Amino acid sequence: MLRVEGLEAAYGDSRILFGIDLQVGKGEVVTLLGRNGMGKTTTIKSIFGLLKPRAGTVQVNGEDLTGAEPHKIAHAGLGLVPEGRQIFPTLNVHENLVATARPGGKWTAPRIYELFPRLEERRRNMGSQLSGGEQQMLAIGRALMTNPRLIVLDEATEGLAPLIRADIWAVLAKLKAEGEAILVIDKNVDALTKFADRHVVIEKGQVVWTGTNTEILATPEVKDRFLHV
Ligand SMILES: Nc1ncnc2c1ncn2[C@@H]1O[C@H](COP(=O)(O)OP(=O)(O)OP(=O)(O)O)[C@@H](O)[C@H]1O
Repeated sequence: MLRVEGLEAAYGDSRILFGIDLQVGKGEVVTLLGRNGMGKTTTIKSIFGLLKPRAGTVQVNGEDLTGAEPHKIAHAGLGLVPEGRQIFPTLNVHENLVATARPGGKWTAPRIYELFPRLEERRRNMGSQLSGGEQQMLAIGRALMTNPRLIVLDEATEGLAPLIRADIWAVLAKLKAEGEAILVIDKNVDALTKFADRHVVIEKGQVVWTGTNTEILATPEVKDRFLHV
């Protein structure tokens, strides 16, 4: 589904990624973990064509899309829930959902409302009138409406209250049960080990640990060494 190999990226002279390898298979939930500033968002930007990689390859379903324009990446089936949500403030909930929708798959507005009943209650509210949690639900709904092969979430629960975070993780677990492939960037590793299949830990732009969920649970030093602040 997604295969990233040897990805290198920089902002001007400042090199950030030094050869990231990462794969997500069909129906798999993979996490990208690491402390602040280690290059998680830069990895996502490089995958989505928002930052041109300096080296390495990004393949989606066997097609080489390294450095391709963001719309081509979306068309190939990658759906992004960006950091900061970036929903349209002057469109209402329903308009936000359909604005970038790509019909033809299983995700339709009624199915999104089934997943997030709160959004249905708020369907005529403007994006700017939503709480942080509602905006996050809308950002996930909007990405699903493109009927992606793989959904990528960058810090989806950042800044949310614990109960809302738990709601978002419950939805991710539900999506996994439905067979969706998910790449999730989040700092709450304990919550992710409840439903993830594999984990990739990065430090200073390099993969320093990778393993299955069973392996990370059996190796508490991974958390102590690479994830605790
Ligand atoms: N636009 C930019 N220009 C220059 N440097 C940047 C830019 N964006 C990020 N950086 C730097 O790149 C490094 C990696 O940042 P990145 O956002 O990828 O980290 P992250 O692992 O996602 O962290 P966080 O959890 O804080 O979002 C940091 O040192 C950051 O300061």
